Amino acid sequence: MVDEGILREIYAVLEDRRDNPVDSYTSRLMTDDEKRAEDKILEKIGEEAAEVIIASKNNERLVEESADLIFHTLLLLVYKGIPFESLLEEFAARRK
Ligand SMILES: N=c1c2ncn([C@@H]3O[C@H](COP(=O)(O)OP(=O)(O)OP(=O)(O)O)[C@@H](O)[C@H]3O)c2ncn1[C@@H]1O[C@H](COP(=O)(O)O)[C@@H](O)[C@H]1O
Repeated sequence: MVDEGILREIYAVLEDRRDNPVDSYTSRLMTDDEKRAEDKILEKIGEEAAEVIIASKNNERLVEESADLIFHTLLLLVYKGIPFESLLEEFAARRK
């Protein structure tokens, strides 16, 4: 049984990839120096957002493409040094 704790786990892995870079997709994105890392991550978010729109319109791969978009958004937050708790607190503050 998977629960939402998986997102916190992934976040911690991404923080580790940022702080202790290894030869991996996310470390490469966060430590890129040819093109600024932030720009590359933002570009991925743009691509993934477009893929979510196409998936929704075609009624296929919506879960997969949404996961890609959420994943790259989490990657941006990690890259920017924002703690996972801040995201949770933001949602909690919006609760009605
Ligand atoms: N959840 C994910 C995850 N979701 C998506 N992706 C990657 O995001 C990319 C999505 O890009 P696209 O859909 O455009 O597919 P693509 O054409 O293969 O990608 P590009 O070559 O264009 O970058 C793919 O390379 C996926 O592998 C992810 N990569 C990693 N994770 C998690 O992040 C952790 C750290 O990852 P590594 O740094 O690779 O160890 C892993 O343990 C996983 O839990």
